[in-house]
Amino acid sequence: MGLQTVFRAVIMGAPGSGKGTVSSRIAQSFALKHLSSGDMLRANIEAKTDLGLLMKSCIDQGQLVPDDVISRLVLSSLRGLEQTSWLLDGFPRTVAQADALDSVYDVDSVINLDVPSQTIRERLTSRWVHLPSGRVYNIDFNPPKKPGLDDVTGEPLVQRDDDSPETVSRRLKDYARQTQPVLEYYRSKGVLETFSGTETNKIWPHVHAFLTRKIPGNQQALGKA
Ligand SMILES: Nc1nc2c(ncn2[C@@H]2O[C@H](COP(=O)(O)OP(=O)(O)O)[C@@H](O)[C@H]2O)c(=O)[nH]1
Ligand SMILES: Nc1ncnc2c1ncn2[C@@H]1O[C@H](COP(=O)(O)OP(=O)(O)O)[C@@H](O)[C@H]1O
Repeated sequence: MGLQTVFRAVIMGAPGSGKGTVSSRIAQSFALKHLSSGDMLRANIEAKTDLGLLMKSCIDQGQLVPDDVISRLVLSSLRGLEQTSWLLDGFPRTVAQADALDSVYDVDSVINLDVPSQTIRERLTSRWVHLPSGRVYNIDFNPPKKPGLDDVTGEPLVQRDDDSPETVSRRLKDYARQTQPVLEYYRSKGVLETFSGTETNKIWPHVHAFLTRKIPGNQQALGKA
């Protein structure tokens, strides 16, 4: 048996750019483990852990949680995954977080979803989520089979407290100020790949083709767009 090669990727993009949607397609098509910092935080809030209780108001207001808190949470979930290919969604969001990740792992590719703010504003007001699983729906784009209910479990869907129009504006501003420098960070390392557009279905085939080229042979078994 040859040495198995591991592939480590990050997906970036403004809130609502389609990171979760594209990540679940990537996880289905390629053998990558999807890790979402937002899902981890919401799971902590749901479970009422100390961390969840402490971070809830910050998240509801659309503010980033402190770098040390999120870095500890995400890096601990990556512990033990040295031999696993993964896709990180929502982390890093600041240069300090990118440095924290860099001290543990080299990232092979960063997929940057570049979607206009106006498109994002429209999407987020019609986003519905199943909190326990992180499954995400949209009234126009991918509605649930039964209105208001998760397709898999039949449990109720909710709108996120941070998807109100005012909070979305704040998150978009913070993205430009705090997260765009992370794109420069990865561009300078030569691993940034940007995909621009207003529709996930048009962006996805390009992401799929890119990963099919990038991911070492043994990971491609399931690769079909
Ligand atoms: N109308 C429309 N909605 C989309 C498209 N792609 C994703 N969405 C929806 O937009 C919202 C934000 O997408 P999501 O993947 O959650 O973005 P994230 O915040 O970057 O993880 C969700 O409600 C998606 O279902 C698209 O091409 N068109
Ligand atoms: N890497 C991170 N650093 C700081 N805060 C984070 C991070 N990831 C998630 N959060 C917090 O969780 C919220 C939701 O994140 P996420 O689910 O990735 O949503 P979106 O991509 O739609 O903004 C963020 O607005 C922020 O409060």
